[in-house]
Amino acid sequence: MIEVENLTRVFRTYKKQPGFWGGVKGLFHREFEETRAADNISFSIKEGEFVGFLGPNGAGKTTTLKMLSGLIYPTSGSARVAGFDPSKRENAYRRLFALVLGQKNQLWWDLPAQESFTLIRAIYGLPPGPFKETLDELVTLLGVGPKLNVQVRELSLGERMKMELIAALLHRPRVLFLDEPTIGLDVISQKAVREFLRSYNRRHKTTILLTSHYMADITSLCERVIVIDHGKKIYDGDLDRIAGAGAGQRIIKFRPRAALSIVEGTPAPFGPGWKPAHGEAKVGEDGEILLHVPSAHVTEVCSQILAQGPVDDITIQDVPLEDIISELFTRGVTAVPVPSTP
Ligand SMILES: Nc1ncnc2c1ncn2[C@@H]1O[C@H](COP(=O)(O)OP(=O)(O)OP(=O)(O)O)[C@@H](O)[C@H]1O
Repeated sequence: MIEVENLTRVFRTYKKQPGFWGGVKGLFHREFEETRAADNISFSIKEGEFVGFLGPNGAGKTTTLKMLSGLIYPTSGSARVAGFDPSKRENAYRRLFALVLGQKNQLWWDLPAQESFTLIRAIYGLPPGPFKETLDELVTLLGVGPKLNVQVRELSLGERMKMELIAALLHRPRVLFLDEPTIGLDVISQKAVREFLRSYNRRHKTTILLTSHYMADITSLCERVIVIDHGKKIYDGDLDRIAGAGAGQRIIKFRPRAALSIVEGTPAPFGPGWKPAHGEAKVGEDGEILLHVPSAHVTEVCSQILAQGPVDDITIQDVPLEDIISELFTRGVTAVPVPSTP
């Protein structure tokens, strides 16, 4: 459904010197800076797949989604979505996909969502019967019936995002590009949007490419992830393999009783210089101690802690996916045993 080959986008921006004279100088001698927002990215996505698109801020995710939507042209390389070249912006292609930008409002701010939907029906020339059927289905799935006639400006962020999703799906796109659709939402709205996306993808076999900084979105929706950093693809494959990279480690968290901690100046047994028998120790917020310990030594380290001093609480956890992925970004793919696949 989506074929991307060596897709590259270079932005050339004017570097203004500071101050008034900097501005005047710029009139005669302009300096430009180049950013390779997408750098030779290649991947292919099958019909009906739900793929997570991950990367730190500025990695090039939105730029890639914009190229796939035909909003910006690639500098080089090519993309085909359902056989269309997005950069040609053909009407048939516009009917086939939808782009939802969580940070941008696409609905008419001063109108109730219901009226925006009617306008969208006219823009796409949707027949009244199927339009009503689709709208009813989406409104029921997202539970926003009572809010359809409220001005968009008066909706909560979560309600607005649900309306944005409805607006994007009214013409039944076969491909959906979602750029942080849950940004800023509370946990309940995030969950509602996630559940909706999961059931919509299953029901309609829509191909979805999703970017999100919330790992819960990715873990609950995507089996496959594409990870990019500085415009380059660094991983493309099963999410489980990335999660599995943390399987050799566990996190032990404990809180020394009262003021005993390894914070500078506090007394033993967990004072400065205290070391676990295996792994590394860090002081977390509010004096909690966090240990990254190889899985094979968890019991030994727990026994050491309990033998050495009174603790109020002790828990053993898996390494969060966020930590494994940020390790991928900061130390490179080779530091984490997750080989990049072509
Ligand atoms: N129109 C533009 N002109 C110049 N530079 C741009 C433009 N759009 C994006 N960039 C630059 O391209 C790089 C990638 O930006 P992009 O928005 O694609 O990142 P992102 O992965 O979506 O980040 P985030 O997670 O913060 O949304 C950034 O360095 C950004 O400053």
